[in-house]
Amino acid sequence: MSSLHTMGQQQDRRSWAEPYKIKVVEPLRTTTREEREAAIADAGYNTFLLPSKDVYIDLLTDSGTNAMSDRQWAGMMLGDEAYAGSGNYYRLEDTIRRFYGYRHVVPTHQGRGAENLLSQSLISPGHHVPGNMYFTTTRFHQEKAGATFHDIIVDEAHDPTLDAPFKGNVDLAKLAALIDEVGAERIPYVCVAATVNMAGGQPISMANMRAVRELTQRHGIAIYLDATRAVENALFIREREEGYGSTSLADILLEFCSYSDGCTMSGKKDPLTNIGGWLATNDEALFEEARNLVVVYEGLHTYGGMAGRDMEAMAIGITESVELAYMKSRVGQVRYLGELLDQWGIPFVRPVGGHGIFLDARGFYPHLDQEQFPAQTLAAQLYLEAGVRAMERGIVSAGRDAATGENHHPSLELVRLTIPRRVYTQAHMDVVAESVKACYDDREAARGLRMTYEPKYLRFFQARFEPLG
Ligand SMILES: Cc1ncc(COP(=O)(O)O)c(C=O)c1O
Ligand SMILES: N[C@@H](Cc1ccc(O)cc1)C(=O)O
Repeated sequence: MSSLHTMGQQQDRRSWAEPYKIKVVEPLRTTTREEREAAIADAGYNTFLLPSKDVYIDLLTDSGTNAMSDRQWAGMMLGDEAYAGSGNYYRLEDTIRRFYGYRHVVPTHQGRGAENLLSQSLISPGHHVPGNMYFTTTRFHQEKAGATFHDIIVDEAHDPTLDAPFKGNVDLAKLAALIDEVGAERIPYVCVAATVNMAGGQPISMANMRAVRELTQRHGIAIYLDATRAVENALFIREREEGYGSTSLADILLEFCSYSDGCTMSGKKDPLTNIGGWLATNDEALFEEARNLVVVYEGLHTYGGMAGRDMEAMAIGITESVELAYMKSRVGQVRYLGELLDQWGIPFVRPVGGHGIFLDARGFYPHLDQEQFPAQTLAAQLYLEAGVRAMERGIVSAGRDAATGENHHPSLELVRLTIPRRVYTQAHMDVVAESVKACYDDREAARGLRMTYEPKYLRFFQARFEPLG
């Protein structure tokens, strides 16, 4: 076999290799089992409450944990820290218009700032907001503004074992039924997330987005996109949807966004920065309201809580995020971890999504009741095992029903291993996989947890637990 041929094969096998090399490194600290036992007990068995100095490999979130490029760091030196009219704001606004296609931009400190502005501006008590599965902060703001949230995602999304290409899709029949039931005038907008975080980073197809647009347009209902990971979604469309196999991610993103009226954005994900966000809209009236409201909650409408240098880094990060080689390596790394876990039959959400592996805690601990917090237990166990930090995405995250005060009982009881962008290597993924396997081998010993402190809002962030048994 010629060496060229061999090289070609290797390129195919390694088609997602990182299109960058490492210039700066940050040391990692390992801890002893005794130190971890003390740390997780101090943290009330909640990984959100662990000091990061006690964490070895941090897969809590892909939010704000990105490594920036040398260009972004250079951009940081171009920060125009004027209170009003920063040049970096105008650059960011241009970049968002170019890549996402919306007319107006209101900057915010992060995604939930944009969710607050959107919800307060468009929702009145008695309204209904449909969404393709809930997201914690998004639903919180919708309910706080007086709306009832309705999950209109396809049923497949609730089954972790089912392998389907677009498990983030909206179920059009569910949406149509809701419109019939409550009336279009009581639905201020449909909230569409791409990808769907709580479903395991599952994508929505272009055809489905187009169909949602057609249906809602007939009833005069707007669509607001949660565009937090829409570029990751674009890669799935390119890979899985007919007709997009050679379309650039930038073109897919633009077409996808064109079927919506605007978006909320956590700039801490796709845009490859550590902080920031925005609300974008094509609606003049909403723009005027949000641009006014932003000065109450975030800051002036030309910085919205971000420093000028952060806006510059975000503008550069957006242009990097749509590069195909980068996005293939980003999702490729997540898939690599999935392949390792698969060899050992470890249960996780199928197919692998965009930003992490979601372990199925019910599959680990069939002997635990959901009220014994299987996913919270597994996240604590993984930390104890190896200092790897993950996040509960089950009954604790789902919280309580806003009307009845009863616990929601989500079908998905998951632990998310979220991969920060451009941060960890393949060897780190090997260590993570081996640590998960050790927890799986020891699964019968798990006894579950009891909640000892429950905060009123978004309880998963600060709740405390103690071991049962
Ligand atoms: C899908 C999704 N929407 C909204 C948000 C809220 O963004 P932020 O954390 O920047 O407030 C996040 C992350 O929190 C998210 O993953
Ligand atoms: N959006 C971030 C941070 C976050 C985490 C959990 C939440 O429920 C809310 C926000 C994430 O998905 O990781």
